[in-house]
Amino acid sequence: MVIRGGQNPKIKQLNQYTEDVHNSDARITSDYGVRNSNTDDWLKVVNEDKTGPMLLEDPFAREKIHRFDHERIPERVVHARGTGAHGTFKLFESAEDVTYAGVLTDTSRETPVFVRFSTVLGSRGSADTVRDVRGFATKFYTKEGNWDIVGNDIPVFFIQDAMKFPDVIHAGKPEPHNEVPQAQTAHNNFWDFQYLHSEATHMFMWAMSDRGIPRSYRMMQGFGVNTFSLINAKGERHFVKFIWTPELGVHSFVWDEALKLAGQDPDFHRKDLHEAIENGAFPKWKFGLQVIPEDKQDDFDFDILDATKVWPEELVPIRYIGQMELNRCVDEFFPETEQVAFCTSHIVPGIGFSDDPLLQGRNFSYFDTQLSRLGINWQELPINKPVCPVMNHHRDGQGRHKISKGTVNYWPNRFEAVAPAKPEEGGYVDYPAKVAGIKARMRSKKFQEHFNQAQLFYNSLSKVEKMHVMSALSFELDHCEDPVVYGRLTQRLADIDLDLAQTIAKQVGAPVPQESGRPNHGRTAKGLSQFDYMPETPTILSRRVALIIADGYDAVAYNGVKAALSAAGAVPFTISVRRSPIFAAGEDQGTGKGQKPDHHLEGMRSTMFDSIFVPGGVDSIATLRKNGRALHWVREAFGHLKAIGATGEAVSFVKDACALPGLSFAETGDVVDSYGVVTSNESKPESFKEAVNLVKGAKDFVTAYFYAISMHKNFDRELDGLSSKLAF
Ligand code: HEM
Repeated sequence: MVIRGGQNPKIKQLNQYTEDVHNSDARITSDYGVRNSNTDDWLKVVNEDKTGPMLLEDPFAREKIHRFDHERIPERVVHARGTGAHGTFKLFESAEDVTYAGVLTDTSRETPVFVRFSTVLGSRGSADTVRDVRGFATKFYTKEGNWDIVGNDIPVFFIQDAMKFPDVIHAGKPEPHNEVPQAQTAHNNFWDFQYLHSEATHMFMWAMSDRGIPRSYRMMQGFGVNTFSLINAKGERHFVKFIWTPELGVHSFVWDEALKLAGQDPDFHRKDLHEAIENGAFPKWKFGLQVIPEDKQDDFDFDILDATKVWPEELVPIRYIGQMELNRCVDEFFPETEQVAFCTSHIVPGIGFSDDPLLQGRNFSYFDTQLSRLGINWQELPINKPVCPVMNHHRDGQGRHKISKGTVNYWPNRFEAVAPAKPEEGGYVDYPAKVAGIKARMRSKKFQEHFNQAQLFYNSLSKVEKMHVMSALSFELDHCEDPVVYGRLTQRLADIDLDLAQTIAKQVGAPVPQESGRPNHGRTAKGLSQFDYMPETPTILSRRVALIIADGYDAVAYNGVKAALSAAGAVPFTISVRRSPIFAAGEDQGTGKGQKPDHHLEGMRSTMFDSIFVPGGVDSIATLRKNGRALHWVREAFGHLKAIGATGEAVSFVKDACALPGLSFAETGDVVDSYGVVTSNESKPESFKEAVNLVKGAKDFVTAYFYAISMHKNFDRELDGLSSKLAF
């Protein structure tokens, strides 16, 4: 197992609480430390012939049952389903012009972090791959205290005012009368809410885009969403948004893949994060700031405190200043991932809040909810404990760990014990912001414009992304039975784009809008389409590739591609008709060792892999041709737009499996890449050299095939209508 970060101060601190159950000659004891000789039989009145009553006096039995009875704590009221990992954050550029926060200015530091990714609506046991917003919450254990960025993978939010949060969540969660559906937005109440709150329009367009179904937590952006502020040493204030951008690019599933995975492998994202870290493919994100000086805060046609708006990059460029790497899995899920608790109100000197009305409510809500989930001393739990000293006059409460020695627990005291920190000692200084106004329950003017950026987002998507938004809306509204709900919502879509509204209305059987609520302004912005975030260098790092073989497979092609995949950092899996050894062409089944597959074709599905490769071999292909599941693997991978590689006899197998006009296949030794189906008839050791740089149009099979994998999906199949012709 790869474990990095031995010098990481947070890991060192956690190690004090960690016991290794495997490397220990310890014996079972009760929780009060007495060695226990029998954990299986309750003390009872019994003899060889007759069983009498159990005795309540048995402290071991009672303790075991009590502990079990109280194992569960309330799941998070939102974002209940998630997974987490440890890592480090490092700056490559100081942001001292805008802040004096050590974590954002000291380029020599490595700050420990813990990140928890999540879905929003589903309960703790729900599936990972559902369509939903993803949480991206980061706890920085800085030298000046914990700083939490509690963000999402979508840069805007459904509502502007925190008081609306219970409503939006109630509407999205399972409906109250029957607790259905689980972890889905595809139901009447969700879409009823969306229509009745026009401020939600921008965000629901993001949620219906590919951002709602990420391929991996490692392949999505993170956004602090709310507007915070930064204060520099000169005492100047800037408003700021925080952004994470993944090194591997931003990639998503196609919907059919996500739907199937929710049943086939509901833990897909959890396992994906774990697998990458264990394999040493540590996920990385660049950390960026968008800053607006205080005196420019009114210069925009949107309010910079409105969380339903992005700050378009053309107006406020992103400045990337640091990098985060996740490099260590948790040792135990409950005390780390389940008990980690984030608060937007956790900021450090040099960072401040803003008057963003969503943020201010969040600052109240998170601390409050931790009280019911974990109790008042939740910040003493190892995962939440800061790595810097914590000292104050707070006392007592359930689960208190710390013992404060001394005779006073208040300030001021006659000993001047534990005094407030002066600014020069690092004491937090509030920015003296001017505040004036009248008390009222209302929203200022700019908060009332709700459609400009929904249009901006939709216009900025590529053609294929727009197609996906249309399919997503068609799916979701098809699940709404109430004509009022889907009728109104299609009407709302006309406020974004008439063509979009008309297409959806026809599809879902709603009255077709004849006029747009307001004409589409036609503007676009960069950084909204996820195609703007392909990795800087094409890579197949951490991609899961299935190599499908049967007895008589071509060992040259199989071994060559497998070795090249591993060399490029991908994760090859051998899949066959059975999990006992498979023999290559020419290998003696009596004396040969064979190749033990990782899985058989029925145990896994193509959905769990990024690509499939089928090597040739007369007998192997003859077997696969007769196997409907093998054919389904190929067709499904094609339908899900994944790169497919085939050599030798496998070329015609793939050709027949897809049986689509418009696809071309290798007939000679040439390498043919047709819609990401990469084929070659040649199988000599030199045909399978490792790929060095992944470039388009490469002449050798491995480079051409790996380049196709690195593109993540072949969207031309969809644009040219090939994938929709195939049953899979
Ligand atoms: C900008 C909008 C918001 C974002 C980006 C956001 C993000 C998140 C994330 C990532 C989590 C999961 C934290 C974890 O992994 O443990 C979370 C949990 C939660 N959020 Fe939000 N949220 C937003 C708005 C709100 C609002 C407006 C409220 C309430 C007024 C709220 C209340 C909560 C609560 C109560 C939890 C559960 C926390 C826990 O039990 O640990 N959120 N949110």
